[in-house]
Amino acid sequence: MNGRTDPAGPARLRRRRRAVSDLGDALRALVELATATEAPADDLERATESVRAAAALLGGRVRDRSSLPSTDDLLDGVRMYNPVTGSGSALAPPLHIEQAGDLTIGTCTLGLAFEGPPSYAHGGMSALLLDQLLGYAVSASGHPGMTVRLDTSYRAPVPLQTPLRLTARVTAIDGRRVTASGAIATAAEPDTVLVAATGTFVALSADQARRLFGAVWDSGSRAG
Ligand SMILES: CCCCCCCCCCCCCC(=O)SCCNC(=O)CCNC(=O)[C@H](O)C(C)(C)COP(=O)(O)OP(=O)(O)OC[C@H]1O[C@@H](n2cnc3c(N)ncnc32)[C@H](O)[C@@H]1OP(=O)(O)O
Repeated sequence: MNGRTDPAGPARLRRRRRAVSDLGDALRALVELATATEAPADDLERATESVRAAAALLGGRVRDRSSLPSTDDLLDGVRMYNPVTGSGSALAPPLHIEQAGDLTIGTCTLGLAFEGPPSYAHGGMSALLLDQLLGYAVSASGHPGMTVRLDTSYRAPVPLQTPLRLTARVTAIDGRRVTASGAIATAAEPDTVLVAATGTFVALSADQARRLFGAVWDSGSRAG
């Protein structure tokens, strides 16, 4: 039973989504502290035991890759564990996205957990953020598709612990192929491009969609 068919469902779903977000907040704080900590080994060992106890609690009931999280709703665009934007994901900064006309704007601050060169973001993280933001821009244009190509140009390192402003917009639509471009800057200097990217996205044919996502789709747009 899910939030649409169970009369008590909507309240239950809201509570579960809140709990997923709260757990995500706690996990992100944990990951950041686990990266930043200089605590003595005794404290690290005690923390390890506590984290293992929490993992045991969560492992009681789990899903596999063929089913969607019960909190998600593909039709409403709710993806709570998206590794870039998902409030429930320990991996997500998270990136907050809004649409202003044809411009897609993302904001986030990357902590020490995303460090590549000392004090700066890992380049793969910049590509991840831009892939997501470009993909959002493409979806918002009404032509959603999957990334088939992402060209990334690293012009200056992206500082950690610094509010960032990302932008993207669709630049061309050619049949099933959509091109979008975007950039990462700091919020303080939004006109200075640190990383620029251009992505090509392809809308799936019906056959491709069935082949790639049929099993998940058949399990329902929201798992029960
Ligand atoms: C408001 C909105 C809210 C929603 C928010 C949602 C945000 C979501 C954000 C998510 C963000 C994260 C997103 C992610 O993480 S998506 C995950 C990463 N991407 C993938 O895993 C995709 C892997 N690729 C494939 O599975 C296949 O390539 C697919 C199935 C996509 C196409 O199959 P196939 O490859 O067999 O192609 P086709 O025969 O159908 O041809 C189709 C057209 O495509 C052209 N083509 C193909 N490859 C390339 C290429 N490399 N460069 C340039 N063009 C290419 C091709 O020439 C043809 O053009 P044309 O001849 O018709 O002109």
